[in-house]
Formats: sequence, structure tokens, C-alpha cells
Amino acid sequence: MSSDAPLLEVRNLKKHYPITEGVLKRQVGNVRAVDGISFAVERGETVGLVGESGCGKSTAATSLLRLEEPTDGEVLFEGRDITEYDKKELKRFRREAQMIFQDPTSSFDPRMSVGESVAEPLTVHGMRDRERRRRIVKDLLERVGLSADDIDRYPHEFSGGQKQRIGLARALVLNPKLIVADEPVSALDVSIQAEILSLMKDVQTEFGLGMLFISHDLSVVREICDRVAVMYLGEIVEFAATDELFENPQHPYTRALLSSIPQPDPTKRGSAVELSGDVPSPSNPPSGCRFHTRCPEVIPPEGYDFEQKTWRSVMDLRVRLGRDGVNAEAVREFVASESGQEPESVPADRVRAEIRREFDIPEELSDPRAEEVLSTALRHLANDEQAEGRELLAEEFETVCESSAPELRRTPAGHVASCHLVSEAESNAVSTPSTGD
Ligand SMILES: Nc1ncnc2c1ncn2[C@@H]1O[C@H](COP(=O)(O)OP(=O)(O)OP(=O)(O)O)[C@@H](O)[C@H]1O
Repeated sequence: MSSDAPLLEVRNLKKHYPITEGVLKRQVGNVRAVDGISFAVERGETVGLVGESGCGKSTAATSLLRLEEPTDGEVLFEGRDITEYDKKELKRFRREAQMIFQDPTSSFDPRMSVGESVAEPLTVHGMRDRERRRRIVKDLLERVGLSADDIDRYPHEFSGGQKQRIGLARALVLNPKLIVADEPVSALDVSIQAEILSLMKDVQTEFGLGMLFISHDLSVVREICDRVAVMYLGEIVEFAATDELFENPQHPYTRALLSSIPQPDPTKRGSAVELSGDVPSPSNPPSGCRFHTRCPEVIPPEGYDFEQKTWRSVMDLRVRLGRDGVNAEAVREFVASESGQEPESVPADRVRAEIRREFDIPEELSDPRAEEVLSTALRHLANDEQAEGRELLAEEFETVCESSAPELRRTPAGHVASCHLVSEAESNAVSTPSTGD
């Protein structure tokens, strides 16, 4: 064990779930829930892991605690790889690294008193002296803002916020070095959230804990984290000191997440960046930069002059063609029903115009060469020649964002992010982002 080593260091961690088919459970693919993430948590530090639902945060937490076996990568705890721990070492690790879950209600056995629940880990780890267990629990209940007299009460007698306090007491009872908190305040009222966050901060300082704090909510993360890793579709796309991330976000995904935080001060309100579509499936992530199918700043193809918003709209059409396709017949029927015509008598140019309208593409692109490509592709689509239209657009309008995956790079702002816009500014790839800022 090295005392210089970070408390926790995650290197290229992957967790893939097999997708199986049929009675023989033949494996037909993988859900790449976590797909090569690296970061570190120092002693006494809180690192946030943020991203939309489904981007792999919870899987990262359970894999790095070895609650489920990682597919690949290393997790070093005080310099030693936990994936190589034997039974005894794993038991010690289970004491030193604790997890707090989102739903305080389901994390307690309703038949056990608070004292029994909080003391359970002590019992499991061999503390036989009942009186000593009760003393420890009473002390902890007071430290988390409850009363020592609460020890013999039952979970249903407490509010959500109080239950999360009890959850915290239980996580602390074995004197851990690391806490992994998965959305610990998301189920609570906003007014209670602030209290619990402040308690977690106090406890963390008092106990000198390292903490991995998982949340989809950037405003919560801002309250408590020293550094923040932003996750998208199984990957970390930006990692920075919290202030730095909020003041100088480098990745378009981070910027989009930040713009959607409600801003109480009207003078500071910007317009929320709208992301197109849903998070794609991690079983078949997009090529290149995984965010390119939704990125508002996706780089236009070389040789054409696009206005950014229009380019995004054209990309939305391309994404749709790649996934579900565009059903020209349905468009024709829609136009017919709107105009009171028979579908057969709807002219092809109306179908093309409707496709443009649906994707918010202008009637005519300002670059005549780009317009020529697009109108040819739309002609194919209106004639039900999907593949031709899709391929023409893919060939002519290829963006670097889909053809090549950006590496995590140190940005001019000093932290790391993976975006072609950033790598153009500075070509300084970092091999491991674990030092973050
Ligand atoms: N046991 C499993 N088998 C197959 N796929 C899984 C399994 N667990 C999670 N996934 C998938 O892995 C991806 C990541 O899920 P995960 O729960 O880690 O995301 P998350 O960011 O924590 O989201 P949320 O906040 O909604 O929990 C999702 O697409 C999810 O459906």
C-alpha cells in the first residue's frame, strides 16, 4: 500500500452486460453500460459523477465497489487493485468503502429498529458486545442530527430526510474511508435536500472521508463536490474542479446540462440548450464522439458552409435515417390529410417540403452546393429510396464527430474534456484523466 496513492483510483473501468437471445441464451451483443472510465478520489475529497439517466453512473458505482464484477479495468484502493483482493481483503474493503442509496425507505428492514439497522454492519463484522454497539449507534445518531433516544424507534416513524440521516449513520458506523453516495438526495424535497447535503459535507470533513457523489442534478453536485466528472453513454467526457466546470465548461454536453439548471436570478437566465432526441442505447453507441447524434455544436462537414443550427437539423435527419428511417408514405398521407387530398395526388415536392419542415430545415440552404446534395437526397427519400438518400448524405455530409472518437485532452482551460472542438484548440492528449484538474 502506498500512502501517496489516491484513496481510490479507477483506471479504464468497463462493465458490459451480455444481451442474450433464445432458450440457449446465445449472446448477441453487449450493453456497454460503463465503457472505459478513469478518475481518482483523494482522501477528504468529494468527486461528483453526473450525467443523464442511463449514462452508467450507478453501474460505475457498483462495479468499482465490486458489488458486481467489472468486465475490465483496474480499481485501486489505497494503491492496491481491488479486483485482485482475496476474501479477507474484500471483507476489509467492504468495511472501508460504504454505499448510500437513493431511496432511504427501501434501504431499511421495516421490522428492525433504527438501532438494529445501524448496528447491523457492526454485528456482521464481529462486534459482539451489545452495549458497545448501542453506545456507538447513539453517538452516531446524534452526529447526524437525530436523538440518541431514536435508537429504539422504527423506520416508518421517520420522514424521508430523517431516514437518509439514519442511512448516513449506518454508512459511517464502520468508520469507512470512502463513501459512494448514489443520488442520496434525489428522492427528497428540495428544502430537505439542502439540509442533508450540508450534513454530508460536515460529516465528510469531520471524518476525513473520500466521497464519490453520484447525481443527475448539477446544482446538487455544485453544493458538495470538489471536482466533477461528467458522464455520457458510459464514458467520462469532462473532468474538472467544480468551479472551473461551472464557469468554463469545455464540452458541449456539459454546457447543455448546465444550461438546463433552473436559474432563480432572471438577469442571469440564459436560454436552455435543447438536446435533440434521447440518450442512444449503450448496446449500440454512436460511432466517433458518442454525443454527436445530439450535440448542438456538432462540427459541420468540410467543404460546405452551414449555419450551426441548420447543420444540427440536417444531422437530426441523418440520425433518423440511420435509426428508424423516414417513412415517405406516412409523410404523404399526413400531407394529404392536412390538405384534404388523396395521398396519390400529393406531389413529391410537398413530401420533400414536409420532411424539411419536420426537421426544421430551411426551404433552401444558403450554400448552393449543400442545397444540391440535400435536395437530391430528399428526392430519394420522397421516392422511397431510403438507402440512396441515407448514403448520399452520409458520404457528402460526413462530420469528424462521427468518424473519429475524440480523446480526453487537457483543454486551454486546464482541465480535461473529450471533444473535437477542444482538441482543435490544443493537441495535448492526456493518457489518464485521473488527476482531473
Ligand atoms: N443488469 C443489467 N443488465 C443489462 N443492462 C443494464 C443492467 N444494469 C444497467 N443496465 C443498463 O446500463 C445502462 C446504464 O445504467 P445505469 O443504471 O448505470 O445508469 P445511471 O446513469 O445510473 O441511470 P439512473 O440514474 O437512471 O440509474 C442503462 O442503459 C441500463 O439500462
